[in-house]
Amino acid sequence: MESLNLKCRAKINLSIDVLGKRADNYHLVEMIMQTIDLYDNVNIEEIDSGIIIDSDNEYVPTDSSNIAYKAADLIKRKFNINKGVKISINKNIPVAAGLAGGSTNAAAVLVGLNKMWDLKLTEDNLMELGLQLGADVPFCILGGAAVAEGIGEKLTRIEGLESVKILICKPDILVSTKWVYENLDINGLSKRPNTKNILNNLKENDVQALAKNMCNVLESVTENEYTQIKEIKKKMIEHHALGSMMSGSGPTVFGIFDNLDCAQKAKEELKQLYKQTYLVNTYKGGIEIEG
Ligand SMILES: C[C@@](CO)(OP(=O)(O)O)[C@H](O)COP(=O)(O)OP(=O)(O)OC[C@H]1O[C@@H](n2ccc(N)nc2=O)[C@H](O)[C@@H]1O
Ligand SMILES: Nc1ncnc2c1ncn2[C@@H]1O[C@H](COP(=O)(O)OP(=O)(O)O)[C@@H](O)[C@H]1O
Repeated sequence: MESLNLKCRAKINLSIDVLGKRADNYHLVEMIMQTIDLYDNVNIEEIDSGIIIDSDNEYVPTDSSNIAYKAADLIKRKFNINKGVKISINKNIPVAAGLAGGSTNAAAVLVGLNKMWDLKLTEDNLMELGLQLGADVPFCILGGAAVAEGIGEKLTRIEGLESVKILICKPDILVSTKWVYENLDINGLSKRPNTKNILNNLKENDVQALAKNMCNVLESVTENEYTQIKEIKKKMIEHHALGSMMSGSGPTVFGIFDNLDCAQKAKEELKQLYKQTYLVNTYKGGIEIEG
């Protein structure tokens, strides 16, 4: 096999709680993750040697700091593979956005190379390897919806939102995940999610209650630094979003809508201010290998 095309999707967090800190400074979390139908196309082509990264987005590094490069390097070293790969990333997912864009590219490379080089790795094997690259990579391999514990790697699959309309809006600022976690005051949190309640809302398919109960403890850190977050949330609510919140460490804000007209009007207005605005659905699967 010489070439593979994969679709890898973004995620949003329906809740994020931070419970503590590990000795290595990674934070212990309790999160609800949901895949959305906003995807990058990743093409993997076998070449004689080395790893080449190519992307159509100026913010995506093309050297060994690209997490897709690291994924290929990990596989090549672990399985002593002499062949090389050229990885082309066609980016639709906003970069440094809180949408796991890099993590999902890395997940695609692991899944793709497992198939291309017939490595016979199970989903669990792939998720273990993924964790060596980043805390969000295992979820990107699993896809759909899950509760994430530990540093994000202990995953329990759940029934997520079924084809619910999500408006995504990414203001033109770059936010570092590391900076957000470093600036979080774990003992001074004013509001925390009730994860059990939100999971019940999902079980009962009560999207309205879920949208009201959503809470992300990282929001305050990013919101205090950048006024755009509050402004976007306000606009989404004015346009009758059931709820609106920042995803991950931000700065992307998403809104949950039950009315397509309202969602489209909100999109039109926000798109005039923020180019990276997308109306998508929630998605049930993980990495998709195209035929
Ligand atoms: C906040 C979340 C929520 O899903 O997503 P994003 O905003 O990145 O999308 C994740 O916890 C981010 O996961 P991910 O982006 O994969 O993190 P990594 O690359 O492993 O780590 C980036 C930095 O974030 C910090 N970090 C990450 C995860 C975690 N549980 N605790 C941490 O303190 C670490 O300081 C690390 O240096
Ligand atoms: N394949 C990739 N796609 C996007 N960003 C990447 C990639 N590889 C490395 N990066 C770097 O990772 C940083 C975080 O990007 P990203 O994964 O999109 O953020 P987030 O995890 O917040 O969604 C970016 O600033 C970028 O420099």
